[in-house]
Amino acid sequence: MSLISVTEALEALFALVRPTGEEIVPLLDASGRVLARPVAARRDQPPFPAAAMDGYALRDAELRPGATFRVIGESAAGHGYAGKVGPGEAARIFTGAPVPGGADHVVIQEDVARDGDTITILDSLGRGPNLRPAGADFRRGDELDIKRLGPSDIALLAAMNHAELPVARQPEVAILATGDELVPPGRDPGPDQIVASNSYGLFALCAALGARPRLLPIAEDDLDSLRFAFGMAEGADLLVTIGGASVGDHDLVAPAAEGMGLERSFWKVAMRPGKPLMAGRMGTMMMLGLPGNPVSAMVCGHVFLAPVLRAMQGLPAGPAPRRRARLAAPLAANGPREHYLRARTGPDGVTAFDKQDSSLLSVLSEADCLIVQPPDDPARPAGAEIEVIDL
Ligand SMILES: Nc1nc2c(c(=O)[nH]1)N[C@H]1C(S)=C(S)[C@@H](COP(=O)(O)OP(=O)(O)OC[C@H]3O[C@@H](n4cnc5c(N)ncnc54)[C@H](O)[C@@H]3O)O[C@H]1N2
Ligand code: MOO
Repeated sequence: MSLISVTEALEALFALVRPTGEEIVPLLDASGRVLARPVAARRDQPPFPAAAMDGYALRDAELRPGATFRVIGESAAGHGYAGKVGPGEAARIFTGAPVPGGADHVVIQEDVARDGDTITILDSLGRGPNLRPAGADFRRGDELDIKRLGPSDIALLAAMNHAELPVARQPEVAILATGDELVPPGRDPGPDQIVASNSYGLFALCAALGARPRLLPIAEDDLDSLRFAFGMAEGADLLVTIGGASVGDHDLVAPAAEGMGLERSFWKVAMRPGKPLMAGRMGTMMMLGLPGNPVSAMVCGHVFLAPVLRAMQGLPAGPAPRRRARLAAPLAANGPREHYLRARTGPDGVTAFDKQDSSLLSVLSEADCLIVQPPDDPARPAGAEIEVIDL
């Protein structure tokens, strides 16, 4: 079977994605979620011209050092002054308060001498006008577009007067580690056993991407155990299997899944690590079969799973964001598979780690980015521009 490119694999994956649809959640539960559709402001902000400083509201045309004004009232935040400011008049005003009609300038109180109801403008007079026009932040009807909501967006949507928001339902991801050799962390592994790791890393990745991951019990390398585990995944939007994806006698994920109705879209991608990636649909679920090597699974998580989860939540279908960077050390020529090298950023650019074996999680943990080296790329000297995916 010929290997498809990473780009082809991503396109095939996006074709398998079904968006999760929307649900309404309270504003305080919306951080980290993806807005399901554009949301419009329900009001202008500020709804009135507002003082930006504590001081006196008056007419800009009358303002000069030495000028005097009679203080006729007070405008505080939440309690505006109903009257108008006429010639020679000023209103005491505080930050956030409505600027009374007639006034178009707020003099800060440090630039004023007050004596009873009279103020005199001092020579220190600054520029002003120290007020915020109505609608300076946003107008009723202005829209916040579909995006993953962060704390700043929550503040904005609160100001727009939304107590609830339409967000994409969180994709439910069933994560299945497979292999007789695996035990969960915290147990005593037998002499031939190791501790399952990438399933936990992928759980964390899914959670960070706004999904709802669920870890299934580790499946053994036999068809019955795998079928039982697939049954437990029922109801999930996405089943992610780990391991058993290669060509060995005990790599049974594909036969087990096909026995349960997997319509396979592809198997094997021209990338390193991550070659034995497979994907398809099993009934209502999408299925992504990741290679077992810990780093291969995590790299596939960043390169494939993350874009899939974004697309499921209604974000644009596209590859993991890349940025251009400079090599701080030379990079050896690549073979025929796109290479994702663990690398670290320093003052002179990025350096790939010497050790790139796909079992080395310690190197992945030390890395802050993956250098993406195209297939058959020649050797590159230090200083050359390359592309990286930030981790
Ligand atoms: N003859 C060939 N052998 C292999 C090929 C090949 O093309 N021809 N491909 C290699 C590549 S590339 C990879 S990647 C691996 C992937 O194999 P599997 O997906 O079948 O993974 P396993 O054999 O089940 O496991 C590989 C390795 O990873 C460990 N593992 C598995 N799951 C976990 C887990 N959840 N946590 C931690 N470690 C895990 C497992 O113990 C093995 O050491 O195949 C190559 N072989
Ligand atoms: O593709 Mo494997 O993932 O090279 O280690």
